[in-house]
Amino acid sequence: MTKVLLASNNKKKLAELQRILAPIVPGIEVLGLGDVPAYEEPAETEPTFEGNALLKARAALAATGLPSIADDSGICVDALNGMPGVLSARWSGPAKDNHANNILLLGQLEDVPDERRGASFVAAVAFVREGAEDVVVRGEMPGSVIRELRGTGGFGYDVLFAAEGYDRTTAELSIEEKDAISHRGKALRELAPIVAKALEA
Ligand SMILES: O=P(O)(O)OP(=O)(O)OP(=O)(O)OC[C@H]1O[C@@H](n2cnc3c(O)ncnc32)[C@H](O)[C@@H]1O
Ligand SMILES: [Mg+2]
Repeated sequence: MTKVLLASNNKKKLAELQRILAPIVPGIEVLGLGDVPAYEEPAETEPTFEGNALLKARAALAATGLPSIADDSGICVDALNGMPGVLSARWSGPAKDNHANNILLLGQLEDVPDERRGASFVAAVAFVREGAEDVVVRGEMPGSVIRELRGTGGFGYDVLFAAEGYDRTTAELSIEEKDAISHRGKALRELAPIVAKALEA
């Protein structure tokens, strides 16, 4: 088994990364930040998901020497010109309060009619290790922002987002349903063969 560090401080995101990746990369032993000595997390200062994912993955590699994977993700709302985007976690302020973020976003979109409530979840996932080029992939899940908060699954903005073709929010899907269509699922399924190959070498 080869150890790979999943460098996220978000427990629910980490659980998704782990449950999607572990079954599709043979021989991988997935570690979380709780399994390695603590190190200072980098500030997410880049303007793109890719940039921030690389920043977090490189910090993990530098601190631990382990092959490392990091995810930077968020919701991009058409009517807000792509925001909250990379600011999704802190949309209502530095406290990273999910419920406050959701209430703020719903309020901002109150006067936006149904036909203009399009949005996408986006995830960039970076994989870095010593002696090889950094890799970063992106997955997207198109859909729309509904007008209320619904569901108890998932995390973050899942309670107000319905994926294209679904009446239920992504917080009302089973984990299998969410992983099959999610931004994170798509990115990780693209990354998996690259990680598998790196672990063989
Ligand atoms: O940076 P790490 O430590 O990984 O954890 P984080 O929660 O700060 O993660 P991000 O910086 O990538 O911020 C992403 C935010 O976007 C939202 N988000 C991302 N993926 C999501 C998903 O699948 N469902 C709902 N919200 C999501 C959620 O609010 C996250 O806090
Ligand atoms: Mg973050």
